[in-house]
Amino acid sequence: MNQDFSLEPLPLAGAFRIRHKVFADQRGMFKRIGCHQTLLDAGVDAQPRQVNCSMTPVKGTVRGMHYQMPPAAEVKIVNCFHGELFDVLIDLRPNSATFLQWHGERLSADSHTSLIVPKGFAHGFQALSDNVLMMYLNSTDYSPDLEGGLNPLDPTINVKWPLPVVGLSAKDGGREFIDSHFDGIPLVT
Ligand SMILES: Cc1cn([C@H]2C[C@H](O)[C@@H](COP(=O)(O)OP(=O)(O)O[C@H]3O[C@H](C)C(=O)[C@H](O)[C@H]3O)O2)c(=O)[nH]c1=O
Repeated sequence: MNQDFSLEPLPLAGAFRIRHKVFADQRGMFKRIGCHQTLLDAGVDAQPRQVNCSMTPVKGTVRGMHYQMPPAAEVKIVNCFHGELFDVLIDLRPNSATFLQWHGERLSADSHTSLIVPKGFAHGFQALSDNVLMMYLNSTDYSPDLEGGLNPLDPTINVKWPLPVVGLSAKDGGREFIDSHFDGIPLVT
């Protein structure tokens, strides 16, 4: 078991929390952000094709809930490097026992935890402080033509955001709520 970069399963199968061991000394701290072999050993096939970051200056802002359709469905590994956020993943795998269920947890610069969001999930977060810096690794290239999303306020999903939601983009806030015909993200191997 790699103690420098260890994975803990989340309640939604295939999703994990990563715990990063912190090496602190008088100069500050060091920690490993990625470890391909540890991911492979846990069955997570995710080599970063693209690395993104976002800065969200206003507390309460929500970005999400985003996903890409096959063949651009992606694994995301999300890190918070400044401030604190509430990170949310929604299971959109049609045959999953937890279809349309969500999991959320706090990430911060000091939690030294990050999350693995598998293919077939929507992802988003709420800034719980000002100036939240999010960095994430994507396993596929950005494919806007294959991008999908859910409205963060969708009552069917009913995410319990810790703060009143502010600052939605037109794209995110304009998403129609899903109905009984919504069939998630078809996963092709
Ligand atoms: C993701 C992405 C976006 N863009 C462009 C598209 C827009 O003009 C602009 C902002 O994109 P977006 O509104 O999707 O950014 P966020 O709302 O922060 O969404 C991101 O953060 C949430 C939490 C996610 O999980 C998504 O993966 C990611 O899209 O950057 C690119 O040019 N390349 C990219 O890879």
